Amino acid sequence: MSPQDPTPPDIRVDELRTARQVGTHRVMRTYDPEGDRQKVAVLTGALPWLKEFHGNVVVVKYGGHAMVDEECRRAFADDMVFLRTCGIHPVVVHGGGPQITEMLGRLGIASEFRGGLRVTTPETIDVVRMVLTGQVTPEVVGLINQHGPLAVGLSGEDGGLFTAARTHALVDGRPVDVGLVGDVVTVDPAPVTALLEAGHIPVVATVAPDADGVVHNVNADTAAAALAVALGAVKLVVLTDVEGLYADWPDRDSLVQQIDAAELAEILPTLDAGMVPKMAACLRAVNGGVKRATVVDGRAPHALLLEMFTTEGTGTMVVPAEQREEPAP
Ligand SMILES: Nc1ncnc2c1ncn2[C@@H]1O[C@H](COP(=O)(O)OP(=O)(O)O)[C@@H](O)[C@H]1O
Ligand SMILES: CC(=O)N[C@@H](CCC(=O)OP(=O)(O)O)C(=O)O
Repeated sequence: MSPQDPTPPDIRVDELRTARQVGTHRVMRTYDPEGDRQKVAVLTGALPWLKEFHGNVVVVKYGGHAMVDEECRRAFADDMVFLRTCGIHPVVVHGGGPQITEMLGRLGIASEFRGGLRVTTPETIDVVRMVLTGQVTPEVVGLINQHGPLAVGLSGEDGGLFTAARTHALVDGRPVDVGLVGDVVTVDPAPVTALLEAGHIPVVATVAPDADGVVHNVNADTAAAALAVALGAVKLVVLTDVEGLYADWPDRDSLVQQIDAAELAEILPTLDAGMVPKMAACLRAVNGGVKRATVVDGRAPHALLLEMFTTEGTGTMVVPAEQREEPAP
């Protein structure tokens, strides 16, 4: 734009009325009191939440289905850096179910899930480990590190972070064997806290050895909950590919905004597929002392910010049994 041109192409029509040229400067006043009020309300409304989360750990489970869209991937990275810049300590636990399924397909291996958990053979676990630690972790680290050298990847096998024990899936409330699938039985948070203390954003892949060193496939929701509890996180946010928990699944007419731990424990055996490990993880987190666990739609860019910094929030929030209505901080 030349200094003589009073109508640069980026000026909106309502701004044209008040944009004027003073010497070589363009002086502009956008007369939009309502818009300004709304912006200020958003910023000041975030203050209690910034205070609540400042200096605390927030575990963000980044589901494989929430990674597929480019805009959402960028928004996710922005949000992690936003949290860290606000003095919050985000810890990312990533999934990668669709990415594992894709790689297994390329290798001619069929995927089977029971109760939301992958049936994992000795052949499958090699692919799970390769995709999670060799593909998805570096992708997530790379996304965040477009902002600078912040993120560092590690897995449940590193620094004794997790040990796992073989577990089963729950189908209609009954246990079903799914092979080399583990639940997290011990967490040594030291490798993660060391990274946090150094100002990094840890990015965790969820394969873990059992007591004999045999690597197990751990569902990322499950691992995120165990890590949130061990770190004393104030919040667990689970980013997925639905708006939250629907009470009337598969109709999707009634989204549950808030549910307490007691109610959730009651309905857990009735839930379907992917929601079983997810809601079980939220329950585990809240029962383990995490104040809130929320399932949020990772397909909506910046839904995490909306959830964390507005009183209305978004998605489905799980709260402790004694705290049905959540007061603002
Ligand atoms: N009651 C429910 N409310 C919402 N989603 C449900 C429900 N029951 C089953 N689902 C399914 O769970 C899926 C989320 O789990 P999953 O596919 O494992 O996600 P992620 O890859 O993020 O871990 C949803 O896409 C949906 O198809
Ligand atoms: C045991 C089990 O099911 N493990 C998962 C691990 C990855 C994961 O949890 O990925 P999402 O969060 O994207 O679903 C799997 O193999 O798909």
